Amino acid sequence: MDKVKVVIAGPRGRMGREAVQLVKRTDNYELAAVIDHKNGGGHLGDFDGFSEFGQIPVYSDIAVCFQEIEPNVLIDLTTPEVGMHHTKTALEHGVRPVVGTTGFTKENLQELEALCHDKGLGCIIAPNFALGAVLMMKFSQMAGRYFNDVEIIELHHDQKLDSPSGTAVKTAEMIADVREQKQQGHPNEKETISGARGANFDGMHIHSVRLPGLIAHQQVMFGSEGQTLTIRHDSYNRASFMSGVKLAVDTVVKIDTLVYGLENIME
Ligand SMILES: NC(=O)C1=CN([C@@H]2O[C@H](COP(=O)(O)OP(=O)(O)OC[C@H]3O[C@@H](n4cnc5c(N)ncnc54)[C@H](O)[C@@H]3O)[C@@H](O)[C@H]2O)C=CC1
Ligand SMILES: O=C(O)C1=N[C@H](C(=O)O)C[C@H](O)C1
Repeated sequence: MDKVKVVIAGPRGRMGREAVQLVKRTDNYELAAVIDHKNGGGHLGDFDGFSEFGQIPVYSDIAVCFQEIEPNVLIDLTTPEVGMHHTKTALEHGVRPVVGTTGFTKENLQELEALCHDKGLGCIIAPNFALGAVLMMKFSQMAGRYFNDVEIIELHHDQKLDSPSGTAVKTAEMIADVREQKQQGHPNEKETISGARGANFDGMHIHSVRLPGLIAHQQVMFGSEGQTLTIRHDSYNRASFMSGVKLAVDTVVKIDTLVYGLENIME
């Protein structure tokens, strides 16, 4: 393949804008089109801050986009509901998805895994593209073998739609794979204000903080007799996610199954 022909869904968003720049500066990628539900029929160059992108077409209908453009890869950075529809439509049209959009359910993942299998196509769903965040999840999983008591605190900007974050859910899943199951806290503990103990995942607790000024942060705290261990990652800008997006695009064109989490493709 000469150049990887890429379509980006959500180009005007916080992540989409960064991804557009990533594709532009990567020699063997070509930004073939973008998907934007509000501006179909126009050109990317018409959007505020995108004049350098001139005549790159904007589609509202993703199926029409795939039929006319025939891209290799879709990068989806939209919303949970839309992201699932985009990912399925991509696979149905022979396009390999790289999905940063969070909020996919277990059932969504199972459905997509089956579709990848049927079509013989790769798809990468990455709850977090920041390589440091992936390491934070892996280190947390290592710690989960030795500490049964864990509280996950994820902290994000206040425009985030889903909670807990995709990263927190994936972290909890990875820890649950190795942790001896335990219902944490006092057996008789009572919340005097509902939600005080956060979400309960397999007996672990997840707390979601939303504040202006934050970008994307997570702290995983482990405790046992006389000690605590805290593992923390901070993304201070959205450029922090782009090396992971590039790794996913470079990998997805070579695989024919669904991969959930960058830890599965990081060497
Ligand atoms: N995997 C990762 O490393 C990261 C994932 N995310 C996730 O990526 C997603 C996007 O995040 P942000 O860029 O912060 O959100 P955002 O709200 O800035 O951008 C979302 C974009 O989706 C677009 N959109 C909504 N409906 C659409 C549709 N029907 N068709 C096409 N575009 C549509 C909106 O116009 C908007 O531009 C979220 O799910 C977020 O959780 C965010 C940061 C990192
Ligand atoms: O919405 C965000 O901003 C982020 N979403 C992802 C998540 O839900 O984990 C990744 C990162 O935390 C930023």
